Amino acid sequence: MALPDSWLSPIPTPSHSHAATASERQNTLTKPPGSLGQLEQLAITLCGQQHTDQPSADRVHMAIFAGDHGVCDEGISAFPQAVTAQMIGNFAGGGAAISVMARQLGAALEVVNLGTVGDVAEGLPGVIDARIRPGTRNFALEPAMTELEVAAALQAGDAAAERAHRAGADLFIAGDMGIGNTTSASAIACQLLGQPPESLTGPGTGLNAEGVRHKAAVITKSLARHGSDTAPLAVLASLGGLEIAAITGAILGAASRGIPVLVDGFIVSVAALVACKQQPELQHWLHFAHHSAEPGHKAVLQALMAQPLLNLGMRLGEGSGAAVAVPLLRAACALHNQMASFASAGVSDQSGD
Ligand SMILES: O=C(O)c1ccc[n+]([C@@H]2O[C@H](COP(=O)([O-])O)[C@@H](O)[C@H]2O)c1
Ligand SMILES: Cc1cc2nc[nH]c2cc1C
Repeated sequence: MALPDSWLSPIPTPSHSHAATASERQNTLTKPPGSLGQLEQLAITLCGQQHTDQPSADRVHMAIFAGDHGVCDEGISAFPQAVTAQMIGNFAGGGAAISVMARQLGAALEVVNLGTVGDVAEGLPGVIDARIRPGTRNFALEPAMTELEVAAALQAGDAAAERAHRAGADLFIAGDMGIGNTTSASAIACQLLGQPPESLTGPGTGLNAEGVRHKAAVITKSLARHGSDTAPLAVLASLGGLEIAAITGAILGAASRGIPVLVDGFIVSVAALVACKQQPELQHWLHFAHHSAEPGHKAVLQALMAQPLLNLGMRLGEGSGAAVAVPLLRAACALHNQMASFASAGVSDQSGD
């Protein structure tokens, strides 16, 4: 299985001229310059990314990537692995948090099944069968995936970005579902940021303090087995998850097709970190929705120089934090597109005219 083009081909840069025009427009609108704070830069950045003077976050494409984790054998999650497959059913049935939010936003929602331990019924609506294996191997004992399996997961992510492109999406959101994936994401973050597991390991779905200590010890053991290689493909193969690799491929695929990405919480941010390590230009395509309650997220956000829009104590995954931030992007676009200028409204500007 070959790597997707977006893994090696340069990521395009957003349009400087559209961003410059948008920046000038922001200063003509009937408000003190800068008074809409981050919403101003949001609209300016979207104009550059979308090559337009009229940015939009109307057409949102959400893809939830699901997969199981062999490292669950080490007792690192508060929930059983069976939940991953069961939640795929819940996404399809419309009862998950992200299902509700997708309906509320009028967003397209698809679920990409990379492989679970539990059975998933055939032909569920909106579920794409991209099964590679029934969960990763236990990376405390052996590499989680082969590089061929990583390539297949990256391709599955890229395929979701291609569907978003074909659907004319203004914005791409990746979500994750995988019991045990905070252990994988924490291990990857430790490896890439050179930080100790004690500082990046947290409760995930709800471990107590003793559980978090045990989880950090499992990560320490796994990192020792992995060694010092920080190459993105090697890190994904050694410590990754099927869904984390797929999200990495999806984010790169969206940016390479000119679609801005709204990054969700801890898991998706770690996938973004891997993707930025492979393609540093990717950073110009990322918006960060929220600061997850998972403690490791802070260091990952800092490494990505991210300024997340929200901090609501959320730690669900599924793309839910990104979904909650979509109305902010829509507000930024509406303000940019519809506000009157000082001249058109006859309001005195700073020069006193
Ligand atoms: O993305 C986050 O910020 C986040 C933080 C904590 C937990 N999660 C979700 O919880 C699951 C992983 O938790 P755990 O404890 O099983 O590793 C997985 O399905 C994630 O979507 C997600
Ligand atoms: C119920 C449940 C829903 C989730 N959604 C994302 N991660 C999850 C973990 C659990 C346990």
